[in-house]
Amino acid sequence: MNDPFIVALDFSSGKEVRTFLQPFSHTSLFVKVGMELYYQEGPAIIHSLKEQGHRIFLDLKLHDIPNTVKRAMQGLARLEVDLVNVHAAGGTRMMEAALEGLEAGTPNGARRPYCIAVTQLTSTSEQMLHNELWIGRTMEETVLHYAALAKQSGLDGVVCSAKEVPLIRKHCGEAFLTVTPGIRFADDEKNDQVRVVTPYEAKKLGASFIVIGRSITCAENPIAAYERLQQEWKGEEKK
Ligand SMILES: O=c1ccn([C@@H]2O[C@H](COP(=O)(O)O)[C@@H](O)[C@H]2O)c(=O)[nH]1
Repeated sequence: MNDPFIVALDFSSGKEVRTFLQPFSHTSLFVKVGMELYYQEGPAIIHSLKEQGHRIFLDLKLHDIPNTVKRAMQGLARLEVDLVNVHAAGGTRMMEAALEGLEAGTPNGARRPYCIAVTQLTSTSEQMLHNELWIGRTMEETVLHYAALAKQSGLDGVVCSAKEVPLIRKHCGEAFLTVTPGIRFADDEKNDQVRVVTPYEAKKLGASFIVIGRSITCAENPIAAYERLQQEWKGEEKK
C-alpha cells in the first residue's frame, strides 16, 4: 500500500463514478467507496473498480454488536478489498470480532484486508465531544485512547485527523496506520469538516494515507487537483 492518496468516490451511482474516473483511465488509483455509493451499487461497484485496477478502501464504518460485525466482515472479506473499517466506539470485543470475521472470510491465498478503526470523526469538534457525546476529555486524549484500544484489539491502524498523527505515532508505533480524512487545500471550503489540514501539513505531520474527496471530485479540473495534491505531498505548498 505505497500510494498515500485515497480518493473518496462519494457519488450516488456507478455512472457518476465512471464519468469522474474517465480522465484518470491510465492511472491506477487508491479509491474509497463509502456508504453513499455502496448502498446504491452494492458489490458490483467493487468488482468493477477492481477490474479497472484500482485499490479499494471500503469505508462502511461498522458499529454493532460483535457477532453482527464478525458476520458482516466475513462477507466483506470475500470482496477482496484492500482496507475496511469499524468505529472504535464499538469496543475491543467488537474490533476483535471484526478481525475474526475478516480472517474467516478471506479466500485462500488472498491477503486479509487491512482493518482500521475510526477514532473520532473529522467532523467532530472538541466542543461537540464535550456537549453532545458527553466525553469529558480533550480531543487528543480521546483519539489516543481509541487508537490504543484499536491497537490492543489487533487492528492495523486508525482513521483520525492528521493533527493527531504525531501523538498516535509516538504511542502506537510507526507501523500503525494513520488514515486521515479532513484534507483541504488552503483555499478550499471546509464544508462539514472541522479538524482539517492541507495535504502539505498532513505529510509533515506523518500521516500514512490522506483521504481526499470534494477537493478533487468537485474541482473544475480533477486531474489538475490531483496533480496539485502530488506536488504538495512532495513538499511544494501553493500559497
Ligand atoms: O472521520 C472521518 C471518517 C471518514 N470520512 C470520510 O472521508 C471522506 C472525506 O470527504 P471530503 O469530501 O474530502 O470531506 C468522506 O467520504 C467521509 O465519509 C471523514 O471525512 N471523516
